[in-house]
Parts: sequence; structure tokens; C-alpha cells
Amino acid sequence: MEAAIAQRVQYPSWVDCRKLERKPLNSLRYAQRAKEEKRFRGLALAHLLPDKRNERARSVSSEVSCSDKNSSALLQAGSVHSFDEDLILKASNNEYPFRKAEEVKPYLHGRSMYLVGMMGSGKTTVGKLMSKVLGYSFFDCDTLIEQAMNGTSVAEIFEHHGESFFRGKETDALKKLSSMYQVVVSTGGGAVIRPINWKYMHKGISIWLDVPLEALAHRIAAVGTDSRPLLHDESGDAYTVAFKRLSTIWDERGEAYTNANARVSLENIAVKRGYKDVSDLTPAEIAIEAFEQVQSYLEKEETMEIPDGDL
Ligand SMILES: Nc1ncnc2c1ncn2[C@@H]1O[C@H](COP(=O)(O)OP(=O)(O)O)[C@@H](O)[C@H]1O
Ligand SMILES: O=C(O)C1=C[C@@H](OP(=O)(O)O)[C@@H](O)[C@H](O)C1
Repeated sequence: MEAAIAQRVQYPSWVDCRKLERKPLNSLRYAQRAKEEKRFRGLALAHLLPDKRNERARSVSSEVSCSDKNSSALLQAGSVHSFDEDLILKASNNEYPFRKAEEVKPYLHGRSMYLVGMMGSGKTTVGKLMSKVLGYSFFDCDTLIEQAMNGTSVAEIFEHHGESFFRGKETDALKKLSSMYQVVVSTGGGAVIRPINWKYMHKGISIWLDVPLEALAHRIAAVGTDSRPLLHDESGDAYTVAFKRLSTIWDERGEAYTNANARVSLENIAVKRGYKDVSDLTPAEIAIEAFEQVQSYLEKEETMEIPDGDL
């Protein structure tokens, strides 16, 4: 079994393999939980204080954390985002997603995370937060495409070259990202429609942010549709136009999101937390749920991987 895993997950040479040793998940559930409170206090402080050494370490690993020349160029192009410190501080007032990230991280073995979901579902917002607390690099697929097109915006690419050209660039970007480890990727909402993209995203763990269309339409109406050409329309009030467009898109591709390894349902989190509305959920709460769903997925995956004879 170990050989099969090693074959599937080829770590680039910079990864410290001792840290990636396969750990049984029951130690995740019991042993770690016993220690987590104590360890977390120091950890939260370490994350909240600006630490130049960590920044340096991140930038160094960003330069080398890739397994081919393309991804090296990708990283050196400076596509690692700077993090929104306000967001992180807000997170620290919540339930500390750091704790959940530290719990899950040893069991990821360096695997990347791909956030999928409809436009406006929070892939970028939540993805940045997840990358920060995991100590992973963050990439936004749309931004990478814009960089590959010398700064041409997604809206301009759609206008001048058409959607299928854009989809080709999206697949190129995912292909490059799929050779990298320890990255969190915010994919474009339509990345799920091409089966080839799933081949690349399944190199890591895919997480679907499942947000009700009404909430999406409110968010989109608030920020406008300039950067989202598929929603752009001159006529009608912003919420109604966004809702109608999103409904049509959902009918076409809703099913495709279910290919993701983990589903983060904002409705379920709101019920669990006793909130009336999904709009009460913070990115930190959503990130915590994402880590929990990843944890459940890893547990299921492990059960599936161990043949009966080995138990
Ligand atoms: N949990 C949330 N609650 C309220 N607004 C949010 C939340 N997450 C994201 N947003 C807002 O919704 C908009 C779209 O979010 P974004 O992260 O860009 O989505 P995506 O990358 O999936 O298109 C942004 O204006 C963002 O600030
Ligand atoms: O849903 C889609 O087809 C698209 C979503 C957008 O990304 P976001 O989901 O980040 O808005 C962007 O890739 C492009 O406008 C197409």
C-alpha cells in the first residue's frame, strides 16, 4: 500500500519526508486533541505576531516549492498574494481556524487544496485564510491567467478571445498548479466543467464551497459584475439580474461541483451554529468547516485505501 501511495504522490525534493510520514488518523482524533489546547495558545500568538523569519521562509519556499520549470516560473512571477491581515485578525476573534489547520496539516502530506464553487462563493476570501493558517502559498487561477496574458483582465479575455479560449488558459494554469505542493488554489467558478481540470485538481484535495444562490446574488450585486463577464448585463436591478444568471449557470453545472472531494455547505454550518442566515457566517467559520470536511474526507480515503487483508 505504501508503494502505491508513494507512486501517486511524488514529493518534490524540498519536502522534508519525515514530516510527511503517513500517520494513522486515529492519532489525529485522540492524541492530538489531548495536546491541542496547550499548543494552540503559543501557535495563535506566533501567527498573529509579524514574523519576518516566517515571511522569508515562505518566500524562499515559494521560489523552490515546485517540481518543474513551468511552476518555478509561475512562482517567481510573484503570483503569491499578500494576505489580508484584517481578515486574519477577525479570524482570531472567532474560533481560531489555526487550531483546525494544525490538526489536519500533518495528514495532508503536503497535498494542495483546490477550492471550487460558483462565482462569488468565497473561494478567494476563504482560500487566502486557509493558506495563511496552513502556511501554504495561495494562488488565484484567474489572476494566473491574467498574468499569463500580460495583464489582460478576465473580462477582456472573454470579450476579445471568447470563453473557449479562456477555458484553455484555465486548463493550462491548473496543469501547472497540479505539479505543486502545499498550495491553496482558488479556481474560477467554471473550472469544474472540463473533465481534464478534475484530473489536475484530483492531484490535491478539492473542496466545494456550496453557497445558496440568493446569498451569491447579494454578494455579486454588492461588488458589481465588472470582473465576472458571465454575469454582466446592462438591464435590470443588480440582484435580480445576478440571481437569474446564476440560476441558469447553476442548472448547467451544479452537478459538476459534486465531483469535489469535500463539500462545505454554508446552510449546514448556519444550522449547526444556530444562525438564521448564511450571511452571518464569517470566512473563519467557513474555513474551519472546510478543514473539518477535509478531515472527514481523509478518514474516508484511508478506509478505502487499506485492503481488508492488511487490517
Ligand atoms: N463569508 C462571507 N460573507 C460575506 N461576504 C463574503 C464572504 N466571503 C466572501 N464574501 C464576499 O463576496 C465577494 C466574492 O468573494 P470571493 O472570495 O471573491 O469569491 P470567489 O473567489 O468564489 O469568486 C467578495 O466581495 C467577498 O468579500
Ligand atoms: O463561473 C465562471 O464560469 C467564471 C468564474 C470567474 O471566477 P470566480 O468564480 O472567481 O468569480 C472567472 O473564472 C470567469 O469570469 C468565469
